[in-house]
Amino acid sequence: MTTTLSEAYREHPIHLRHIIPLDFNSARIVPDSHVWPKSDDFSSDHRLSIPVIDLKDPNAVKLTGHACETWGAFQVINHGIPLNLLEDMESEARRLFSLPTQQKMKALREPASATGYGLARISPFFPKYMWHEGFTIMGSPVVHARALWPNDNARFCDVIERYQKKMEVLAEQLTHQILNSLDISQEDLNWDLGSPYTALQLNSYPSCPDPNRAMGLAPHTDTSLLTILHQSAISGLQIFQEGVGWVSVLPIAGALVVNVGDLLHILSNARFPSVLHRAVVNPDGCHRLSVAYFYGLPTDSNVCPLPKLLNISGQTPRYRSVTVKDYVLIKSKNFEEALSLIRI
Ligand SMILES: C=C1C[C@]23C[C@H]1CC[C@H]2[C@@]12CCC[C@@](C)(C(=O)O1)[C@H]2[C@@H]3C(=O)O
Ligand SMILES: O=C(O)CCC(=O)C(=O)O
Ligand SMILES: [Fe+2]
Repeated sequence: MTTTLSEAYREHPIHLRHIIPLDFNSARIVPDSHVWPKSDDFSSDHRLSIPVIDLKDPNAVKLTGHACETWGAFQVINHGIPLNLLEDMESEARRLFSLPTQQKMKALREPASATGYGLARISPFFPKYMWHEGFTIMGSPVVHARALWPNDNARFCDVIERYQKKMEVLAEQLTHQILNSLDISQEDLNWDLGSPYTALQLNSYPSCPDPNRAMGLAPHTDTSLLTILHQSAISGLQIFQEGVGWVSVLPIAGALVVNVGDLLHILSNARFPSVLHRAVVNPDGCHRLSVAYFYGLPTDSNVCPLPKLLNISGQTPRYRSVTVKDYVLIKSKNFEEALSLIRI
């Protein structure tokens, strides 16, 4: 019996008050429940930026390895995802979030479910709510799409399915490329990437009446091997660099952002850091969208620092072995403590 990713998430239900987003369309002020402390301002150092890697560059393997090691994130161009598919995805996401609130509520995520419309899963770990609404898809989008558009869901489903297929190919290519940079080949792995776990998250950061006091998506690391993000032309993503602070990832037309997640952090014995990131709301009141594709190992596989890597580097393992499913549960319950809870 294999466990699906949605089943892995079912074991830790979330209270409805952490699922139902505010009705952003009618919000004229930022209610107290959504006001974040002023201590930290949302500007960032604009002199620094994450590397941009051309996947057709003959040095791409080395460059990706280096980017993962130093930044835990990079942007890719020449990635093979057709530009019109990225545009179609963005316009479908826009169409979804523009639906009236009562329509979106028909696809509301259930407390013990991982998919559908709602706030980010990490909401319960923060004292304030985020200026954000999301839509999570695992596998087929059909059931939720029918609830949203009883007679007109074919276009949405078609775009999602094409996007999932293309992203899976790219994610697999990037994973091999990143592991190759460590001299790890497919034969050195004891898992089968033929059945990875994947999830798609559409994010919406509505226009905000007081952007300096609201938070789009609070700081977090992703529970994935890697995440591929398509952001609209509106900036908002920031990554945290030790000793530097928050660095904005400015949108480049047609480029995709790739970031290291917790699973790659564990496999690489922390050589590739799972990067802390957040999304701020647009200071000019623009509505921002993003689409994140999470790619991970099969849910029942074991994840631990790669033995061959430990041999080559002479390091001792920093993390104990866990199944992906167990790690998902540890993260759902403990959020930012998750990695330290499996540290040796
Ligand atoms: C496969 C995933 C990855 C999830 C959970 C599940 C579906 C939704 C993803 C996100 C998307 C928004 C940020 C995040 C932190 C969240 O709250 O939900 C992500 C989380 C994770 O990376 O842990
Ligand atoms: O919207 C963004 O730029 C970030 C989204 C994100 O971090 C996520 O979905 O995990
Ligand atoms: Fe993220």
